[in-house]
Amino acid sequence: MASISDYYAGKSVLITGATGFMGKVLVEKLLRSCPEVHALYILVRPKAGQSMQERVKDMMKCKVFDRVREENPDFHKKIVPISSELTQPGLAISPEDVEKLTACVNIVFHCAATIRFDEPLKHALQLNVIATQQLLSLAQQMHHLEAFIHVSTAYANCNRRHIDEVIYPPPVEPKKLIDSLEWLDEGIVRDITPRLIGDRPNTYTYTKALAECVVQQESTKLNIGIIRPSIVGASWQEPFPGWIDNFNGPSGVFIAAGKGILRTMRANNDAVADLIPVDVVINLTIAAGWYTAVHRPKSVLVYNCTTGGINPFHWGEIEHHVMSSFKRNPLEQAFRRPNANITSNYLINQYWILVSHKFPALIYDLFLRLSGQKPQMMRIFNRLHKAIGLLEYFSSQDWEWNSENMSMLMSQLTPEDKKTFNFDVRQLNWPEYIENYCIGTKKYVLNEDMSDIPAARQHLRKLRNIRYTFNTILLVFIWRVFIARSQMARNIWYFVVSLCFKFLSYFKASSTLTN
Ligand SMILES: CCCCCCCCCCCCCCCC(=O)SCCNC(=O)CCNC(=O)[C@H](O)C(C)(C)COP(=O)(O)OP(=O)(O)OC[C@H]1O[C@@H](n2cnc3c(N)ncnc32)[C@H](O)[C@@H]1OP(=O)(O)O
Ligand SMILES: NC(=O)C1=CN([C@@H]2O[C@H](COP(=O)(O)OP(=O)(O)OC[C@H]3O[C@@H](n4cnc5c(N)ncnc54)[C@H](OP(=O)(O)O)[C@@H]3O)[C@@H](O)[C@H]2O)C=CC1
Repeated sequence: MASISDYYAGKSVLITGATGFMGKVLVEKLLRSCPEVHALYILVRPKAGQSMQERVKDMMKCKVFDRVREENPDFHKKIVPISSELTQPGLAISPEDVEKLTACVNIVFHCAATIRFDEPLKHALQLNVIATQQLLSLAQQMHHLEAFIHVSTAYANCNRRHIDEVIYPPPVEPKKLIDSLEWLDEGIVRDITPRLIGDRPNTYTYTKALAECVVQQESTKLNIGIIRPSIVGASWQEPFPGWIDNFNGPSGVFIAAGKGILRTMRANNDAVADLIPVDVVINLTIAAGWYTAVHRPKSVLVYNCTTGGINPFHWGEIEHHVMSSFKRNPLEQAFRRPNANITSNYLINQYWILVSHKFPALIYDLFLRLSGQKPQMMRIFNRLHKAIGLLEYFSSQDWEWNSENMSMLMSQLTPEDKKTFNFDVRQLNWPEYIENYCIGTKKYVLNEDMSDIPAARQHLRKLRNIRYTFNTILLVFIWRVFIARSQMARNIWYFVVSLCFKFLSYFKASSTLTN
């Protein structure tokens, strides 16, 4: 049987969401590991005052393409940008481009979506569901289509505890919802959104579940595969360890903790942190494209692309490794020394928010005001609280995903393909991965220089000295104001101090005995 790269040789591939986090890794991997691929058609919209061409030119300068650029400086010649706005009728693709695509595309990878948790329902529906429907219609017109791969999320059915590799009945018939939301105004839709999404936490997971249903409705006419990644994190091995380019999911949390801003968050120490490296997801996606085209399974194959059932790691362990990694490789200009703790207790979390977030922010803003600058810390904390409030649902619970199709697919690969398109997460060494992830946020998200690490360490030492000085002043203040003035407070103070001494000498004595 043809190897994966042999299969892609001479093929034309259509990719949506190529400018996004996962899309870029997909484009890079196809160009590097399937060098004979004929062309990659990517649907791109103009954005933020930049034309489609300017955006693609910028995208190709991205660091993620450094390796393929080195191996083949002309790699960009295989990328064919097609102007498209997915929220528009007919995806706003020109008739000439439609003709071109229907004549030559062999495989479609649909990655585009809005992944914002606070997206208004109408927009999330437009992009995640209606655009998927339109892309499927376009795919049906393609004369040589061999596979359609839809990227969903492992959390599409997060209202269930155990999730199999099947498409579950949708919360509502997508067509009915699309028809009714069409004539309702934004305000009404906003009001009824919580009722509609029911036991799902946001419009993202809700619309991704509806999209799966739309995909299934077309499954008799097309060869379809669905990839369901869990929490996609920085790359594990390819194109190089630790590549990441955004604040989504845990990355923003890691950065906020590394900068010493985030000190507390609600998460369950013992719950599985189902992170999956982006290169693993992309390798599986490419392999699923090959398998769907070559084997033409009778029904849609769903791949739960997760780590929890195979190589579990927990939020408590993540916290430990993130903190120690940022102490070894500090971020520049940290607000405080990195020291974040997670807790599943609501009240304890609220207490630390008050003491470790709001109080220091208030003092810092006061300092900024007094020195004639604009206060900013409280604003930053409000945004941070909004972001972590949206993530807590996922860090406080456990899910169980069945990932048999992932194992089945692995067993179908040749030994060579198993290495080139590695998605065997049993080999993942978590501490090493988290270390590279944290360094990746520093290098690729914050664009900080690794040569500045000694200065960043020096800055942390300065912050530690400030803390010691502050604590000493606070202690002296408490002593002078509250304790030194009253005989009873002094007695209680001496009692507590002597108790501490007794405990200390007891522990010292017992540890000498056991040694
Ligand atoms: C040590 C501790 C260990 C424990 C650690 C537990 C981690 C527990 C993770 C669970 C993770 C589950 C993940 C589920 C699995 C998926 O499905 S993963 C994909 C899911 N999607 C996301 O993660 C997107 C979530 N983000 C959002 O919905 C929106 O960005 C938010 C959070 C509502 C913020 O919206 P907004 O206030 O309008 O801000 P937005 O325009 O997005 O961004 C404004 C600025 O803030 C930055 N920013 C955005 N998000 C963040 C952030 N989180 N932090 C900092 N800055 C950010 C942006 O880059 C942007 O910068 P500028 O361009 O202005 O310079
Ligand atoms: N990141 C994660 O942790 C996870 C992601 N997923 C899924 O993986 C897929 C990719 O996610 P990810 O790469 O992280 O997301 P990104 O937000 O990084 O990328 C989204 C892509 O969709 C494109 N897009 C959005 N709106 C439009 C539009 N109106 N018209 C044309 N293109 C549009 C974006 O283009 P533009 O650059 O123009 O905005 C971008 O290329 C999604 O389907 C997501 O649901 C699943 C599980 C976890």
